[in-house]
Amino acid sequence: MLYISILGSTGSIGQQTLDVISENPDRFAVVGLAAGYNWELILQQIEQFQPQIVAVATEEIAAKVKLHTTKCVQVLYGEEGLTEVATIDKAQFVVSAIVGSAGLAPTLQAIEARKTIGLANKETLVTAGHIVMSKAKQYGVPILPIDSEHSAIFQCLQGENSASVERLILTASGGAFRDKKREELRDVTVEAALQHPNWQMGAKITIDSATMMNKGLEVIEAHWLFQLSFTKIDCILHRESIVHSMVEFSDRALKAQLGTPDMRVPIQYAMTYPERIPLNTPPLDWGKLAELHFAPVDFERYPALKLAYQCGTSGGTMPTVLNAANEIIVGRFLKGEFPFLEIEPAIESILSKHESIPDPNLEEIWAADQWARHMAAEIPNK
Ligand SMILES: NC(=O)C1=CN([C@@H]2O[C@H](COP(=O)(O)OP(=O)(O)OC[C@H]3O[C@@H](n4cnc5c(N)ncnc54)[C@H](OP(=O)(O)O)[C@@H]3O)[C@@H](O)[C@H]2O)C=CC1
Ligand SMILES: CC(=O)[C@@H](O)[C@H](O)COP(=O)(O)O
Ligand SMILES: [Mn+2]
Repeated sequence: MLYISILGSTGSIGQQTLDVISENPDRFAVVGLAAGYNWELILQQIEQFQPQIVAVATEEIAAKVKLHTTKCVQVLYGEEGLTEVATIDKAQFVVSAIVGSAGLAPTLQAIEARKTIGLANKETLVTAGHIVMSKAKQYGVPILPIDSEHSAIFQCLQGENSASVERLILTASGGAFRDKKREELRDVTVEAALQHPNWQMGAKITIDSATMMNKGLEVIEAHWLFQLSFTKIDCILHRESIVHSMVEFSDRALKAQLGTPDMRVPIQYAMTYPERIPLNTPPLDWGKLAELHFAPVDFERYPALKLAYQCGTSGGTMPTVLNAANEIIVGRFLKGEFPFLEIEPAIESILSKHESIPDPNLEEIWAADQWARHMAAEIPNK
């Protein structure tokens, strides 16, 4: 039996993780669940999975959960609650699926408590990749990727010598507006931006897909997970999201991992690694392979991707600021305070004012994160 805690259990990844668990009750059990504000859903999850401990965002939400639950469960809130769920003794595996850099602290705590990490939360590695990876090494903790591209690369690398990796090729769907030119994006709505062509995901990552900041964050995530320089990480447009990513080796052999877009595949693989077990997802329709498309990415069309390469390559606190500014600006776009086309210029203007700190410690990382959030919140509505 693998005992699991989930950080972000009410989200898209959290719910799909619970789906995998419910299909395999002889193999997985839930120990802890952490969420934010969706108390009705967490109540249902408590009834079904009977965790020992639950954490929510606030004291008020915790009171509602305590009032309505019929199960014997410890209900905590705030940072203390997240820490408990991330570090509870019985959990062996922690799924890191909170959105944003709010996932960093509990992920670091889970590593220090020697839990294996199933990592969906890419912002953790963008914000403090050097700290997370060195802590994982120090505590001998595996970080198993859940993000579909990184899981694909991880699967392609099985049995290979890392020295023979020539480059990683991340596939990108192009997001909601991939068939539009940049100048056609002036008046696009929030609703339209939330229509991802291939995946049902949380709001923030769906907007990141539309700007392709998601691919930029994933390039930085890949740099840390696979310890490769940015010159060896490429992106390619691939409309269908069937090829989840590829690895090119020194003999020019390419390995790709393919499959129907279903996040339960990488989630389950992280939870059963190195084994594979059956999953009730439809097999890939081979007819679709004849229709796969690939094209180079235009950095002028997707300036967020260019910014991410620049920040990743300069290092220091630049990726932290990129991520934090993006979180706030995307949040403001979702509230209707910012037009879509102002997202990247706003982030770029914040980056241009930042004095990067080389090799930052955690305190410096948090200071940069807070600074960027403040700067992004101060920009007047557009
Ligand atoms: N969805 C997907 O298919 C993929 C997602 N990812 C990554 O996984 C992560 C999660 O994405 P996704 O599931 O789509 O996001 P969602 O928005 O669907 O879910 C976010 C989850 O985080 C919780 N949460 C947010 N802030 C806090 C906080 N401060 N404290 C505690 N819980 C919090 C939410 O709780 P509540 O709703 O209760 O407030 C919710 O459970 C992101 O980093 C994303 O980039 C990566 C690859 C694919
Ligand atoms: C499912 C997943 O891993 C997402 O990160 C997905 O890749 C988003 O799609 P694009 O960023 O390619 O649009
Ligand atoms: Mn991805």
